[in-house]
Amino acid sequence: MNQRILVTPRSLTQEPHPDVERMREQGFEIVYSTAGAMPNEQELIDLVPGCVGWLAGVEPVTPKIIEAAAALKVISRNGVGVDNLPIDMLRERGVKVMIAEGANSMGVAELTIGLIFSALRSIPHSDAGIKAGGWPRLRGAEIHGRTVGIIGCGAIGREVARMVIALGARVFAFDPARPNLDLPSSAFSYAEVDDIVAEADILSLHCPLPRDGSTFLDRGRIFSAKKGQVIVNTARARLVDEDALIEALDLGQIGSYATDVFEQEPPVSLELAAHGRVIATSHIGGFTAESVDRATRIAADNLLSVLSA
Ligand SMILES: NC(=O)C1=CN([C@@H]2O[C@H](COP(=O)(O)OP(=O)(O)OC[C@H]3O[C@@H](n4cnc5c(N)ncnc54)[C@H](O)[C@@H]3O)[C@@H](O)[C@H]2O)C=CC1
Ligand SMILES: O=C(O)C(=O)COP(=O)(O)O
Repeated sequence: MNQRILVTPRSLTQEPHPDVERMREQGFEIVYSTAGAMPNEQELIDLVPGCVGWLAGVEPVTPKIIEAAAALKVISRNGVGVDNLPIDMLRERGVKVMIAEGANSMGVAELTIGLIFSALRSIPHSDAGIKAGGWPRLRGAEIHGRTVGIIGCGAIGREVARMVIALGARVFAFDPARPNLDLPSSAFSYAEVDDIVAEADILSLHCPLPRDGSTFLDRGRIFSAKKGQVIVNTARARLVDEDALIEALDLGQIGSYATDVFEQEPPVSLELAAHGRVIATSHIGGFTAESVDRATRIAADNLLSVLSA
């Protein structure tokens, strides 16, 4: 019997992808989860037994699922975040975890710029208003001359820094690794988180979830933010205290929140997404033709490197 590979990313179950077909041509049997949907725990418990490899998306992978995965040798993400995986349990069981480092960074960086403009110019509000028969005109703000705070200067954060500097913004960034980005010191400098939160007109999150389970933008930080700040989150929902955020949006302390990510996807409650100061997209940062192709090629190569060894 052919060795089985489970394929679950929403972007790959919708339509066949040449790099998944490549694995089939190399003799593996491909098992898909439900097309276009985020697979739930029971579906994965049913599908994973007998699979040696798993090309995984951002679906929550619980210990129960891994207990059912006795044959599993490798999980290969077609993206970068691994916060959905029980990393310690996988390490104990000798299951290798691989990522497609940087593969979707351009897609996410470009969406981030789109969300910044959407918030500064109220583009969704104007569009929805005209479609409803109105002619809403909210005075906007320009990114040129503004201060952008960037949290996390990895593959995505550094692209966003370059892009906003090209648009005439000044960047204050925080990253414990302080990578050298080779950007002009007149436009880019590292700073402490609390100073960035207090001074940024626009705050953009590009770091992983803290491993200790803490909330990066907690109530204290949200209420010490520069008044009217635009927060953009294309990283992970749990970086932000949602209850405190909604209060701060109601009060206008935070001017708008543009997010591509939700605690549960699709969200169970629409309280945040439906808020008048919130712009929401459906985790589409890395969902461009180019980013999906790059990420899937790397993810398939990673799987084959382990399974064909
Ligand atoms: N919306 C979407 O579709 C996507 C979202 N993502 C999210 O974006 C995040 C960043 O992705 P990449 O830039 O590719 O990852 P990366 O690993 O290249 O960069 C992450 C950077 O964050 C830094 N960092 C770690 N802890 C930090 C902290 N507490 N504060 C500030 N910086 C910290 C690291 O030193 C690193 O430079 C991922 O963790 C993932 O959650 C990634 C891809 C697609
Ligand atoms: O790469 C990541 O961490 C992502 O968030 C991308 O998610 P996706 O695989 O495009 O559903």
